[in-house]
Amino acid sequence: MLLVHVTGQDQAPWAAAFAETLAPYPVVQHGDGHDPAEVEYIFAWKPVPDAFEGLGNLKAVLSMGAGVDALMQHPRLPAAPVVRFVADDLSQRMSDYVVAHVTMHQRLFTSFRSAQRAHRWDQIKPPLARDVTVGIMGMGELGQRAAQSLGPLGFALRGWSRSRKSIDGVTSFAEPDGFDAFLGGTDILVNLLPLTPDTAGILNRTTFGKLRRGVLPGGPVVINAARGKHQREADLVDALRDGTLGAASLDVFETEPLPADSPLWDIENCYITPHISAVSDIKSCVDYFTRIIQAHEGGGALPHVVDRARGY
Ligand SMILES: O=CC(=O)O
Repeated sequence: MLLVHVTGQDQAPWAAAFAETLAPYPVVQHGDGHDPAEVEYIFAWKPVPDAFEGLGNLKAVLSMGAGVDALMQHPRLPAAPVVRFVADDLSQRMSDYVVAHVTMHQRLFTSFRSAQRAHRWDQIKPPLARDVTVGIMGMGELGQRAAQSLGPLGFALRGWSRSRKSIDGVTSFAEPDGFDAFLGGTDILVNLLPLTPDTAGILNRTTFGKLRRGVLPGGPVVINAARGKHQREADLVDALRDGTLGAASLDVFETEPLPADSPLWDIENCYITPHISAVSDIKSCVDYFTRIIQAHEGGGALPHVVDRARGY
């Protein structure tokens, strides 16, 4: 039996989609009165505190999101393997977001927009893409896909990750020693890291102060499409106001929805989207986990299992 447990959005369409693709395998929903001992798989997004109650025969926890931090932080997460969502359309969506924001900043969108508002004909010259270095933090599925999309556009690329990666066209830095060197040559910093105790708060004033200055006339840029807890928003506000950062594109926030009284809303060089850079598509996600459940029931191994020690 598959138990569907989705919070923050309507759970029923997910259960209906799984019921169709998995039939005759039974699919139930959180809160519908099923016997928890019959549950073999739970498909979860932001689980409530009692989400795993009584699930003594669990074979796997299936994460609706690519980011598994909400599961990993759950105080009663069972010992069963946790499987991440990995899909081509999800990676493409994220790379679309990154490309849009990187090119917008490289072409000095903020300057031209403010000149337009003031009816000013300012012929400032945007730097060539090849003279702008994009530094990607987190070189997993999403980081590598973003690099693959940005490379053909001419950007210089560097990546920073837990272990050094060998990726064509990307200068690789590894933690912890490589961090300052990585930042020192980065004009546009893109965060696609998993959220773990090691990466929480990594987008802070000290980090911003180490980015390269001089290539983008307004100052270096930060793009965060990973998790809000990666960023210190008070530091972002200060850095955007005092010119430490030229601009920021933020899809995620310490508190979501971003509170109406957050100063970030009104900062001209801050570009806000409501956690939509790479939303899991219902069909793609249901097809992916249906294949995984069916293969596993047939004796196959689970793919993309989270390493509990690493936290992703
Ligand atoms: O934030 C969305 C995800 O983790 O997929």
